Amino acid sequence: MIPDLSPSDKAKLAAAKQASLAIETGMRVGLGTGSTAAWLVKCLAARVREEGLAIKCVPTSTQTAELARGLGLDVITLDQAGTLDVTIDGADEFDAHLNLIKGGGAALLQEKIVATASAQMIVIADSDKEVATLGAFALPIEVIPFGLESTRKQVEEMLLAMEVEGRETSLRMKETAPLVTDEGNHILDLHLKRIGNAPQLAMTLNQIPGVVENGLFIDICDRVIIGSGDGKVETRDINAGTIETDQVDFANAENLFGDPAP
Ligand SMILES: O=C[C@H](O)[C@H](O)[C@H](O)COP(=O)(O)O
Repeated sequence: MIPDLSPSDKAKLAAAKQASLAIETGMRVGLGTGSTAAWLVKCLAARVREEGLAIKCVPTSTQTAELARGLGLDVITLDQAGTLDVTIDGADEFDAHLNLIKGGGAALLQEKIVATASAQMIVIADSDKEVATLGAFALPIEVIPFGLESTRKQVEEMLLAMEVEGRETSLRMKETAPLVTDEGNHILDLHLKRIGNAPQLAMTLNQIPGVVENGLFIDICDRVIIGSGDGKVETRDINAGTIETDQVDFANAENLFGDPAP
């Protein structure tokens, strides 16, 4: 029994637990950021404690690094790791091609660097994250502070020419000041509603000099594991073209309790 856990958290935990079973001793693992990825960190830490799983982990944010270290995971830098066997991360949206919007937690830059340094990327999510067309979730882009308003103007002009429905942009704030990412940059959220051509938008955004990276992950994710509150999980693998279902056992989930920090 796992008391006091919302259906949404149970769904995230189910996906995270299933993904954690893909990890074997000796692997170098990229750890995503966000509330779903936090469950993954807890599941891996439990396997390290209980089964002696020996892995090295590369976190994608200060937040995840602190959580992972606090739970006893062996944290190294990406440069120490070189390449990674797999990265497991959450997402804000995914479509049928497993293209993603990420960055709701402002960690998109490190997440994309870590994911693309990995042989495989697995996304863990609940079914609310699945969309027919990307764009209902505001697309985050990481921009450098220098010339912010000029960059924003260039982004808005560029959006006029693109296959998107909305063109509003907003600077993400933390309390009364612009949010500062782990890399010292800011986040512009693009309220596009519907992105017609996500690969083209991803490439075009990155041509604007003040844009460091955007939250569209195109052809990066290999597999998505979708969890449900009752423990059912569905795994879709884009390369193998397979869809598998399974049932996650929440037994011993008490060991994971604590604050599943976002
Ligand atoms: O920057 C944050 C990340 O891209 C997250 O992985 C994404 O926002 C999903 O987060 P959550 O699992 O909390 O919905």
